[in-house]
Amino acid sequence: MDGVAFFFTGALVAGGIYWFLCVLGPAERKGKRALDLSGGSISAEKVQDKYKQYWSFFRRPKEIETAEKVPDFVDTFYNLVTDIYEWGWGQSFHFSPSIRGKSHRDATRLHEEMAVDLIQVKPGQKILDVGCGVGGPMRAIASHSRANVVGITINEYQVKRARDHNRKAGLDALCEVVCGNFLQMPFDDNTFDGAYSIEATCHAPKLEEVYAEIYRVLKPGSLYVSYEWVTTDKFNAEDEEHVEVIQGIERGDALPGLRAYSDIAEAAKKVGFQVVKEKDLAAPPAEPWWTRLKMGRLAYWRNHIVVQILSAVGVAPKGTVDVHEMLFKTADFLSRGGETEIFSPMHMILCRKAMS
Ligand SMILES: C=C(CC[C@@H](C)[C@H]1CC[C@H]2C3=CC[C@H]4[C@H](C)[C@@H](O)CC[C@]4(C)[C@H]3CC[C@]12C)C(C)C
Ligand SMILES: C[S@@+](CC[C@H](N)C(=O)[O-])C[C@H]1O[C@@H](n2cnc3c(N)ncnc32)[C@H](O)[C@@H]1O
Repeated sequence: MDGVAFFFTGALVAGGIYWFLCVLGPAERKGKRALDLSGGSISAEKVQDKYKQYWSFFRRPKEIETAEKVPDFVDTFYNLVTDIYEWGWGQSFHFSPSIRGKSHRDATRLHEEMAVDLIQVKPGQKILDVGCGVGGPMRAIASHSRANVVGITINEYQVKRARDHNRKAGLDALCEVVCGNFLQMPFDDNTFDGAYSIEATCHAPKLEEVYAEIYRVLKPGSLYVSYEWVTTDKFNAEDEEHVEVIQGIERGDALPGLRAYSDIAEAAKKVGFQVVKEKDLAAPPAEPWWTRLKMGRLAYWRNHIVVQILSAVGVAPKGTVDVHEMLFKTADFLSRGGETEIFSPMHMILCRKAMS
């Protein structure tokens, strides 16, 4: 091979690798690059051990006895998955029903805007995002409502990511992010004009505890909406396949135990809320929320190869391959939960705090 052919072959190979890692890598336009995958706040050399600890804790969620330990393990989980989520899904860590003729991005935004429309806030009012992730919903909601949004997440790394995204989006005047436990929030009583939680309170060992905290920080008369992860009335605890799917969802998503749909309103009433409306947003005629997960399968295989290469050459922390594999399996359990309709990630409950 002469020098010119060698040069062009080399350039072609280098371009191909760049395209595979950096262009194909981020499934979402604004997602993270594969080359930036990290263990969040966990140092690279500890990722594998932390994954093992996580796995032994959540392997049998129904047997979790020490509820106090759950928030710490949830924090570890988000250190392990946050970059992979952003890389492969985007900045909103939740599902939404598909909408014919609309992109996933638009369907996600509409699902988020619906939450803030339900709590009827006015521009300039202060609202709380309970379990805010890296702030995808918070930014959509602040732009749509012009309310001031305060987000809380237990994960320090997500706080940093959310603040960076807020600044880059020019929304840092409207969006604030606090690191803390939603079971003991660092806010005074009667602070907020409204609150919402999107697929986050499912991490609470006892739903009443997080609902009681939200109730405490809301102003009397204001509204709270939540999109809850639940088993539906189609779930049969005697059916082995149903149990396998639900346990698969629990372990791959750091859940101390999925609740039945009928437990949600009960928990809300127990802490003093009036239930204004309750509806499973996944139920027909809504289009399936799990199609996006299933459609991504080819990309997950590609991601799997990318993660293996990056981990082998020391760019991604060791352990990233295990975490990715766990998510890969979880995607399958979630799709099965959706298809069989035994599971919903969007059981919506709208509540009001009494006037006092
Ligand atoms: C509300 C929660 C998270 C919900 C979803 C945002 C995530 C649940 C499963 C995640 C994923 C599964 C497969 C991954 C894939 C193998 C990888 O290549 C790219 C990222 C995934 C698609 C990842 C993205 C986020 C999820 C869909 C829970 C935790 C309460
Ligand atoms: C699946 S993510 C959803 C994030 C966001 N609502 C969204 O839709 O993009 C769940 C969020 O709940 C947060 N969370 C879980 N347990 C928490 C706790 N005890 N205190 C505060 N945040 C918590 C996680 O850190 C994460 O940000």
